[in-house]
Parts: sequence; structure tokens; C-alpha cells
Amino acid sequence: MSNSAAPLLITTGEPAGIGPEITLILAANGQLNNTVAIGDIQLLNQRAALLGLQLDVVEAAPGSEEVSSPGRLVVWPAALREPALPGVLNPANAGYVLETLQIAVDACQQGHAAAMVTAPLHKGVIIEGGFPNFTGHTEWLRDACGVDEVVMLLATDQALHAQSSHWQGSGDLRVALVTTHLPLREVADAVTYDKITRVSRLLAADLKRQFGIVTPRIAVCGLNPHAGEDGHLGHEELDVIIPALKALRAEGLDVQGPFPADTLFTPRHLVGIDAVLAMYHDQGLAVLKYAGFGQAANITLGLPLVRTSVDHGTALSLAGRGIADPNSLGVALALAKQIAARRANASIAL
Ligand SMILES: NC(=O)c1ccc[n+]([C@@H]2O[C@H](COP(=O)([O-])OP(=O)(O)OC[C@H]3O[C@@H](n4cnc5c(N)ncnc54)[C@H](O)[C@@H]3O)[C@@H](O)[C@H]2O)c1
Ligand SMILES: N[C@H](C(=O)O)[C@H](O)COP(=O)(O)O
Repeated sequence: MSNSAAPLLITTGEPAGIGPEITLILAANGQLNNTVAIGDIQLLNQRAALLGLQLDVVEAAPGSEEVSSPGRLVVWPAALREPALPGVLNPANAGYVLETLQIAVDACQQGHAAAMVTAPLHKGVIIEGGFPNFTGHTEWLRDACGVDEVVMLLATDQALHAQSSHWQGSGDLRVALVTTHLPLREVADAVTYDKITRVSRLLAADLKRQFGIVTPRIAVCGLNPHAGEDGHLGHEELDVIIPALKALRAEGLDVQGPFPADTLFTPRHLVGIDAVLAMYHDQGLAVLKYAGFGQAANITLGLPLVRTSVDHGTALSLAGRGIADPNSLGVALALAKQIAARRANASIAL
């Protein structure tokens, strides 16, 4: 399994998007030490030339010990199926994007990497490229690693680095999701007793294991307006969420709520809370991205390996222009490094 002294891997993501160039920009800025990128060498050279970056892009064999240094980006190669232009999606390259992920998973599992950090991919073009069940990195990694449940957590920069419990930063957030990438129409049916209990247990366990929070306090959103208004505005709170939280409390988890989601995210309600559990994607991530877009990272909880990601997508209209902000990739790298070290120390302590 992952080796915390080994390099961090960056999968460069959708080739038509901003993933390749934010990787190159960080490399040119000297911010990718002990890091290796995975992607197409020619693509990376073309993007570096397009952006006028002074950078050597150097190929190395997967698993080799060579790492990037200021002005030099070391790349484990994967070959594009067809040439890629900035901003122009091509389903023929879906297999290439997934191949970069598989190289990273294999390297983490074989101890050749400390963690994988993913630049954004485009879910739609992967689906169109012949992978109809693809819904995102999170679920793909769950299946690739053979685990039953994973949890998507996004956190703003300050919240990522506050190790101790009950931080009180205003605007700093950790937000986890009960449901992830599914149509809003299907959300209510997916919010089940079983799902809430499994996600909450995993969230509490990984707030300890990956963030070093000894006694995690979790505040849980309702699904409906005003948390269902005692059943007058929806029944999921009474039928599912409240019974699930009651069972979790009986197990000793500090899960509070369900609270009306519109006011749960106000600073007064977040005092003493380590993470908010939202019922669906935009309930939680709209707030998180308002609080810290570009200064946050995404982490997949529940995996046997460390995976973090950026807080943004492929931003196709910015691709190839050199104006995309690479900061979230830097945050995701710093977080991956921190978590890999914490997990290594915890396993030594065991
Ligand atoms: N980690 C990931 O792989 C990931 C994360 C989010 C979205 N996506 C995917 O990305 C695609 C596009 O999604 P979207 O349009 O909802 O979100 P997006 O984040 O790509 O774009 C939303 C807005 O933010 C801007 N933006 C995004 N990244 C930026 C950056 N680094 N610097 C400056 N501005 C930036 C864009 O220009 C756009 O205005 C979809 O296929 C989505 O599924 C992938
Ligand atoms: N839900 C994430 C976001 O909005 O930032 C994003 O789509 C990435 O999901 P994966 O890590 O599962 O690809």
C-alpha cells in the first residue's frame, strides 16, 4: 500500500481542459517537488509551448524514483488516443483519462506513490466515450479499490490544516455528501437509513484517521426546506434521517441534527462543528465553493489509498489560455502529503 516517502502523483485529467496546464504552471513555479505527473508527453509539451512556460517535460518509467524539480516536470506516460485541442472534447480520449487513473491506483497499491491527486476530468465525455456507468472519480475509485462505500468531502484550505477538533474559523468548512452525482429527481429515494448510517460512520472514522480529529462533531442537514417542518414539507427527516441519527448516537457518534440547511451554514451554527454532512451535491458544495472556490480540495474518504483533487472542473473555456488558477491543485497536493504522512504515522503507532 501507499508509501508516504514515495512521490505524489498528479493525474492530468481531461486533455481538452485545464488539468494539463495547471500542472505545468505549478511545475514552472517550482511547486511540484517530489511529484510526478501522469499524462501524454506530447500534449504536455504542446501546452507548455502554447503557454510559453520554461519547463523541461521529462518521461520516466512508472515506479521509477525520478521526481520533478524546479523547471523540470517528470511524467509517467500514457498515450492520447487522438490529438487533443484545448476546449474541444473528444470521446475517443475517454480511455486515456481512465488509464491515467489506473496507473496512479496501481502505483499507490504497489507502494510506488504516497498519494494520487487528480486534475479534473469531464464526466460527460467519459460516458460518451464508452463508459456509460461512469459518474466521477469518487465512485470509479471505490470500484477500482474494491471497497463498498466511499464519501466525498470537500474542505477549504484553513479547515484542511486545522487538525484539532472544533475549529471556529469563519468561512472555513468541511462538507461531506450523502449522495453525489445523480439527478436531483433521484436524490430523495437515495437518502436512505442505510446510506446515512454508512456514510456517517465512514465520515467520523476518516475525520479521525485522515484529519487527526479525535472526537469528530458532525452537523447533519435535513433534506427538505426547514428540515421538513415536522412532516408538513416532506417526510424524509421523520422517516429516515432522524431514526438514522438516533441509531448513530446510540453507537457513540456525535451527529447533530437534522438542521434546516439554509441556516446550518451560518457561522454561529458551525461553532464546534468539524464537518457538515449535506444530503446532496449542491446543498453542500454551493456553500463550500462560495466560501473558498480555488482554495479548497476534494478528498475521497474510505479508500485504502490517499486521493485528493481540485475543487473545480475542466473549465473548457479557459483551457490553453494560461489564465486558470492553479491554486486548488496546490492545496490538493499539500493535503495529500499531509494525509499520507498522518496515515503512515498512525499505522506505525498501531
Ligand atoms: N475533480 C473533478 O474531476 C471535477 C470537479 C468538478 C467538475 N468536474 C467536471 O468538470 C466539467 C465542467 O464542470 P462545471 O462547468 O460545473 O465546473 P467548472 O469548475 O469547470 O467551471 C465552473 C466555473 O468556474 C470557472 N473555473 C473553474 N476552474 C477554474 C480555475 N482553476 N480558475 C479559474 N476559473 C475556474 C470556470 O471557468 C467556470 O466559470 C464537468 O464535466 C464536471 O463534471 C470535474
Ligand atoms: N463533485 C465534485 C465537485 O463538484 O467539485 C466533482 O464533480 C468531482 O467529483 P469526483 O472527484 O468524484 O470526480
